[in-house]
Amino acid sequence: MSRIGRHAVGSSPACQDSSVAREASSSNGFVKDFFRVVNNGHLGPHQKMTKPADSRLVLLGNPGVGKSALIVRFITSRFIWEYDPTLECTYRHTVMVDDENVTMEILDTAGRGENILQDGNINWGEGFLLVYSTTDRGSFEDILHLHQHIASVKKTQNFSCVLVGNKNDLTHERKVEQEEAEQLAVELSCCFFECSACDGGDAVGEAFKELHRDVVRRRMVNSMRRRRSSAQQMKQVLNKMFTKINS
Ligand SMILES: Nc1nc2c(ncn2[C@@H]2O[C@H](COP(=O)(O)OP(=O)(O)OP(=O)(O)O)[C@@H](O)[C@H]2O)c(=O)[nH]1
Repeated sequence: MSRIGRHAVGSSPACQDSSVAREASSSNGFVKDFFRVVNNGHLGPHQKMTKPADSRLVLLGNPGVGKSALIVRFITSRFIWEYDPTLECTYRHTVMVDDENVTMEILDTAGRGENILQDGNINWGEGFLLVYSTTDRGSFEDILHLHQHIASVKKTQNFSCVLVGNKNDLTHERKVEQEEAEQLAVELSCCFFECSACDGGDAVGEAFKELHRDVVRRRMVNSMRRRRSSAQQMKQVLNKMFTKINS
C-alpha cells in the first residue's frame, strides 16, 4: 500500500514544495501521477496567488470519513486505499462546470475537534463539504456541530454547504440511513449526496460542482443586496437634502 506524504497539521497547509511531491512520488507510479495533477499549484489559505480561484471549498468531517479520498477521486478519478492521517493540504483544480472552465481551491482539513475547526480555515472557505461516513454514526451526529461552528465563525447561517455521506459501497456496515441524512439536509437547507470515493460514480464530482454553483449563486445574491442597499442609502441622503432645501 502506498502512502502520500503531506504537511502536518499546524504547518503551512500549502503542498507546492516539490520535495514533498518527490518524496511522495517515490512510493509508486500512481502516487506520482496524483502529485503531478494536484501539484499544478497547491495554495494555502494565507498564500497569495496570481489569479484568484473561482471558489474556495473546505472539506470538514471526522477523521477517517474519507475526505482525502473524495478529493483524490474528484481530481484524479482514482482511489488510494491509505493516506497519511492528521495532515492538511490545499489543492487547486480546474474543471468544467455547466460548460465553463472553473478553478476551485480545495482545502483538505485533518485532525480532530479544535484542529479541523480552525477559524482561519473557516473564514477562508466560501463553501463547505460536510462529510460523514455511512458506516460511522458518530461522524453523522457530529455534522450538526460542524454546521453550528461554521455559522458562529461566519456570523450567519447563510453560507454554502453540501452534506456528503461517503463509503456507501460498504453496504453491510451501514449505520446511517439515506432518509435521515436527507432529513438533516432539509434542516440545514443544503444539498445531499451519498457516494463512495472507492467506487466512484457521478455523485462525488456532483457534490463538488454543486457546492461551487451554490458559492457563485450566493456571491451574486449578496453583491446584488449590497448594491441595492447602497442605492437605498443614496436615495435616503438625496431625499434628506431635497427636504432641507425645500424647507
Ligand atoms: N470502502 C471505502 N473506503 C473508503 C472510502 N473513502 C475512504 N475510504 C477509506 O477510509 C480510510 C480513511 O480515508 P481518508 O480519505 O484518509 O479519510 P480522512 O477523512 O481524510 O481522514 P483524516 O485525514 O484522518 O481526517 C482510508 O483507509 C480509505 O481508504 C470509500 O468510499 N469506501
